[in-house]
Amino acid sequence: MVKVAVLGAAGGIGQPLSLLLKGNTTVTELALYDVAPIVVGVAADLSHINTPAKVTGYKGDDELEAALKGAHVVVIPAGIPRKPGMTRDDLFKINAGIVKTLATAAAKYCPKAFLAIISNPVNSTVPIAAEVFKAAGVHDPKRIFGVTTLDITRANTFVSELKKVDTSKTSVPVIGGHSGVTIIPILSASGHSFSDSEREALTQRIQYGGDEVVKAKDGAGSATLSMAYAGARFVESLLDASVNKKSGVKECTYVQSDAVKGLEYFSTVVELGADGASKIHPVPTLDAHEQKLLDAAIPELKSNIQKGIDFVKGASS
Ligand SMILES: NC(=O)C1=CN([C@@H]2O[C@H](COP(=O)(O)OP(=O)(O)OC[C@H]3O[C@@H](n4cnc5c(N)ncnc54)[C@H](O)[C@@H]3O)[C@@H](O)[C@H]2O)C=CC1
Ligand SMILES: O=C([O-])CC(=O)C(=O)O
Repeated sequence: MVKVAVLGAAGGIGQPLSLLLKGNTTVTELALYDVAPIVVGVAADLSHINTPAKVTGYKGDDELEAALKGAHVVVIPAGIPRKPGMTRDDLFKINAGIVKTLATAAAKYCPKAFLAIISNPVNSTVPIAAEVFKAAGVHDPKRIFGVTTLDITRANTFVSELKKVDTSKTSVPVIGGHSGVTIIPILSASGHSFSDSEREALTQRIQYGGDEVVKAKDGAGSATLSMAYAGARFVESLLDASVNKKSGVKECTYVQSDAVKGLEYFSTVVELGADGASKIHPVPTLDAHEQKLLDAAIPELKSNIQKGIDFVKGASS
């Protein structure tokens, strides 16, 4: 049985993500959970699609245990999205508590599941989940992931557009975290060369791709469809590595890492295996521009990480 639970499944990301996961033939059970009762209808709707996954809907706290029991992967897009003028960190006040609650339940009901955290601010929500798992005595750092795949999706799209090449042949690693200056595109590893102004513009667009969508949606939310695509790809990679035993499956993802001294969490290329993160690659060779980006990201990431840890340890709220 390969059960995937989506927590926040009735939302802007949750619905299209669940649709894409229903199309993943490795999944045998898709458990959709939300505090919004419409999740039951979303599950009924998706259950009519003739793919193998059996879809079940769970609403409210009382049904969270059933949603999580036996899950192999738990994807978490629960939480509020940004409006124009907000940073991802502005979401902390509400989303930190949501992620803490959901992680507490996951630690209790499916401690061995892979956790794929989408809820922002990812730089802080991943440390929150990890601290919850530590407190419950079930922490395995190889199994907790911050989903940064959308940054890579965007980088590949923007570089392919600029260089007029096939998107499927473009691969740009994006390391660091998932907000503004902490998003570090490694354009030097893309196989293309860029003028200074191209590099500046691309870096800015990749770092603030989320803001581009927030602005365009004008108060009605942030990226949902591209995030659903990116989230489905990340889950597919997790399942390919852990269930289908494919080798060489790699994703950039935000995990507990030794890649950068003084930062407990960081995203680099991570190889995925049967038990989760099997190998965390070091920070790749950086050019001078990328080194500056990394230098600028470190203090911000450090403070975002500490904020998440303190939230669980009771030093702040
Ligand atoms: N990691 C990434 O790259 C990205 C992350 N995001 C983040 O994903 C999150 C969700 O975004 P949207 O789907 O657009 O928001 P949304 O508001 O459309 O959906 C959120 C869903 O979460 C549910 N929810 C709230 N509290 C819950 C709880 N305790 N348990 C279960 N469900 C709960 C809501 O009922 C709602 O259905 C936001 O925090 C957003 O910033 C968005 C885009 C990209
Ligand atoms: O920008 C936001 O708030 C949502 C997000 O994380 C993204 O689109 O990368």
